[in-house]
This record gives sequence, C-alpha cells and structure tokens, in this order.
Amino acid sequence: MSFEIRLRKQLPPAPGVAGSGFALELDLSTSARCLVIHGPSGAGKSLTLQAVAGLLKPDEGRICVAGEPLFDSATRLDRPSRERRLGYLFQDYALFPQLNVRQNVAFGLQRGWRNPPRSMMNEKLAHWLALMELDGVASQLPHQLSGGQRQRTALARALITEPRALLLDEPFAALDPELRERLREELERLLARVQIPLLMITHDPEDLARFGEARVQLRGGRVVAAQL
Ligand SMILES: Nc1ncnc2c1ncn2[C@@H]1O[C@H](COP(=O)(O)OP(=O)(O)OP(=O)(O)O)[C@@H](O)[C@H]1O
Repeated sequence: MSFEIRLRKQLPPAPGVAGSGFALELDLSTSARCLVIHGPSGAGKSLTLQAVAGLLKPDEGRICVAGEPLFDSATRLDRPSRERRLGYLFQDYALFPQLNVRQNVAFGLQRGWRNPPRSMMNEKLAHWLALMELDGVASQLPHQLSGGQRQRTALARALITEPRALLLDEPFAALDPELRERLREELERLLARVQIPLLMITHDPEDLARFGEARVQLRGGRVVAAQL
C-alpha cells in the first residue's frame, strides 16, 4: 500500500469567529504510486499533507506511507516529523537564499543547523547534482537560477535524504504556463527514474490529469469523490 490516510481532526475556530471550526475527515488507502488530492481553496488539502508529514496531529486515525505506519492513535504511535523520512516540497520550494545550490542540496544530509561548507562535495551530493543536471550551477545562489533549476534543486534536497515518499504542495502553482508545462515533464521523467510514492496536492485540473493515477477530491474537509 502506498498511502493509507484515515484521520479525524477538529480545528478550533479562528479567534473572533463563531462556529466550531474546521473539521477534517478522511478515510482512504491506495496502492497506486501517485496520489493526487485536489479540491477548492479551503478544502483541507494542506492540512492533510501536514498530517502525513507529522506537522499536524490528528485527533484519531492511522497514517501509513509505503507500508510503514507513521501515526496510529490506537497504538499511540506518532513518529516525529524528522523520523518519517518524507521528502516535503513546499509550494515556493523554500530554498535558502544565502546558500548556493550545492549547499542547499547538501542541507538534506546535515544534522543540526550548521550550513554545509560552500565547496562541500561527496559521492551522494555528486550523484544528485548530476542526476538533476545541476553540476553547471552548483556554485550559484537560488536567485541566479531558472524556475526549473530551482525546482530541481529543491527536489534534489528532498531526494538526497532517500525519503520513503515525496510530498508536493502545489508544485507548479506559482509558475507561468510554459515553465509549468516543462516542469511537469521533468517531474514525470524523475518519477520514472526514482521509484517512490508521490502524494501531490493541487487545485489544477492539468496536474490531476497528468499525475492522478489515484485521486481524491476534497471539499469542506470531506472526501466528495475518489478513484483509488
Ligand atoms: N491551524 C489552523 N487552525 C484552525 N483552522 C485552520 C488551520 N489551518 C487551516 N485551517 C482551516 O482549515 C481549512 C482548510 O485549510 P487548508 O489550508 O487545508 O486548505 P487547502 O485546501 O489547502 O486550501 P488552499 O488551496 O487555499 O491552500 C481552512 O478553512 C482554514 O481556515
């Protein structure tokens, strides 16, 4: 099973807002390698991704990724986020602006918060820089990169840790249409080479068409349609 996500989470209402707050309720599992969760703004997509990543604790439920239980309220299992071994790619890639490409990618290998040295190199780093075609720009800073190079740097930083799965939060939302299309193709090529499960959240129908081997539509915190 690639993903098993069964959870219930009641969030408190925002300060000064009447009502009981947002309730998220999911019950799904799939053995498809790519799962896309889609739905309108405020549907609960980001909260779901946060729960899988260990950044939001469900009130109850069970979350397994690639067959590995990460959360199970019945047995009080709640693996800390850093131990879940998930490659989490944020919408804006969240690269460190003051670190060059090599350091950004190497950051995934670091323990603690010390920055990797500027000229750091080892076998793993060389492998990922080459695989993601970043050798030529390894000494450049994020603002000197193209959108595609930025995305590949973020992917390399996530993948160098050998995650059990990749979590992508609206990976193409902030890009112009031409670059968006190129990066979709790059991600498809990467997935063909790196055989790990992918969980993507998006509100873009094209992402759904391209990556939605299994798909779940959320609305108001509930599943309204699913193809698993
Ligand atoms: N920490 C929180 N505490 C309380 N309510 C929250 C919290 N985070 C999100 N919410 C509420 O939960 C709902 C779902 O939020 P979520 O960010 O998961 O939506 P989304 O589907 O990812 O939307 P978008 O596409 O706009 O990012 C929203 O109504 C939001 O107001």
